[in-house]
Amino acid sequence: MTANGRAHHLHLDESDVGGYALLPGNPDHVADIAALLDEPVFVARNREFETWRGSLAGETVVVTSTGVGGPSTALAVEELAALGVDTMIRVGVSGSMQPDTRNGELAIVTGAIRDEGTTKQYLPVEFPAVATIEVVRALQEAADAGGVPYRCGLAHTKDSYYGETEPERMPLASALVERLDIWRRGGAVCSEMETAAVFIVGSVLNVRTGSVVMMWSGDAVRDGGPAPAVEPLFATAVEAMRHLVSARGAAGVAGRSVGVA
Ligand SMILES: O=P(O)(O)O[C@H]1O[C@H](CO)[C@@H](O)[C@H]1O
Ligand SMILES: O=c1cc[nH]c(=O)[nH]1
Repeated sequence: MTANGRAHHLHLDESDVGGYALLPGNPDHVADIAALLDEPVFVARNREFETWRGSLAGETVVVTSTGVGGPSTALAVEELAALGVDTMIRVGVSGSMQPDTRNGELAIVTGAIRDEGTTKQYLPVEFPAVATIEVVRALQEAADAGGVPYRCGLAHTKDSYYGETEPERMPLASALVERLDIWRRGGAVCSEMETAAVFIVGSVLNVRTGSVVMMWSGDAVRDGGPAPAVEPLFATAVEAMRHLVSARGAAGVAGRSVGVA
């Protein structure tokens, strides 16, 4: 935190947030996700971190972009948790790892392969990066209710986008191709760049976490095919958060008050 109580990178203070955050990687996705909340307002932007705030069922929900990869994602999770957010869902786009994936199918991520560097500075690699079960359930319920196709499973989280999408081009080609094949044969469903950091930093800071990503089929990424529409992804994440807000309210757990201007 800075001396004036604002988070160093996110440029937010406690009055800006509540208990819930949706975390796209892409700053260009923030306003579109926030538009699905009640009374969305722009709050702050610094570096790759843009934040909007709104509400769901009367509780404050923020949408904050994490930027690409583990380092910026870890500090977004750290600073939001320090301000009081205890439930976070990553909302992103990924490649698919399995050949039968339909372009635009969602992956509801249950755990992440930690093929990146950031989380190793938190916990040894034997420690699993896993989602919180009630967040997974809320995402499943939201996708079922919206009729959005999805599968549940493991994400491969990496540091190099081109190391995954064009491994043959790298001096390390044979090792990269072999490792991607190992993750695929082990059943990983998607490959992206932030989920492991959300899950591991969330574990350390006692934050409930989940992750939902829209999968491009592998060919679409390599051939420059069209990106799948992101609206079903955004709607699923927002509806899942609404379930989580409502479930906590029904359980009588004190929520944070709405601070929408
Ligand atoms: O759509 P976002 O959330 O940015 O996610 C994916 O897109 C970026 C790579 O193009 C990486 O951040 C990857 O994880
Ligand atoms: O293949 C892909 C597509 C989107 N994002 C990734 O990280 N990988």
